[in-house]
Amino acid sequence: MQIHKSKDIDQLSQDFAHFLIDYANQKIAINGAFSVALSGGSTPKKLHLLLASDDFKDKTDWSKWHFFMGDERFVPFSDDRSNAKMCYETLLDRVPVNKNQIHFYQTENIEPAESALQYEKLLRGFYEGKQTGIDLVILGMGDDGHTLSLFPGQPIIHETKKWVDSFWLEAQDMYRITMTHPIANHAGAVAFLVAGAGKSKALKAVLEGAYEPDIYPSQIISPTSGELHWFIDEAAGGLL
Ligand SMILES: O=C1O[C@H](COP(=O)(O)O)[C@@H](O)[C@H](O)[C@H]1O
Repeated sequence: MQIHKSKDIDQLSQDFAHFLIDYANQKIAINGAFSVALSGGSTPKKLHLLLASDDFKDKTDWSKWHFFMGDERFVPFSDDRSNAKMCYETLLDRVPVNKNQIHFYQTENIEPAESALQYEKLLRGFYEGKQTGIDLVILGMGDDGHTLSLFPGQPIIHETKKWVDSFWLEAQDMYRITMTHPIANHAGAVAFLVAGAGKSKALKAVLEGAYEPDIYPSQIISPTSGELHWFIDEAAGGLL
């Protein structure tokens, strides 16, 4: 595991952008393509805007990228809580990519369970039987230690057979749909992006505490053969 510490969210986004572009370009040079699972929430917004800025936009061949989504709030695309909407607004509408490079969850005109099945089918089509899965899975971490939609106390934390599942999240009054830990842990690399003092307590517990994934689900992330990176800012790492 490698921990990369940056001064603040701006520097963190810069450092992560360099890492991501370098990693993507290496994969493109070797395999002719690069696949990434994006994370949602608010932390990646600055990173996305930076990737789409003049500083980074021309540093990679976007036509070789494939975008997946780690997890999704089961709301219509027009809803501000949609992770897909955030990713389009901050990145995908700003860089030269085609629709067929974007593989996101269907959250409209479909039941959550059926959407999860379809997404699992899609992922298996790409990765079943392959030595490694998605090249890079980018993860966030909530103040409560959740990652993806693996929330504290939810049975889905321990799912091992399904690659994708959906469930009703009472506390947020919505369905969630998410990759499970086997698909994340099968990635070529996993990189957390974590910023802000609000995450410091959970981060300390995840990285330095006892193994309690029911309380701190981010602990379940442990790639089988890929690299594990934690990109954090000083505020998030303040208790380490
Ligand atoms: O609900 C979610 O939260 C986490 C963390 O988000 P952040 O706003 O604290 O950065 C995110 O990684 C996940 O994709 C999202 O669905």
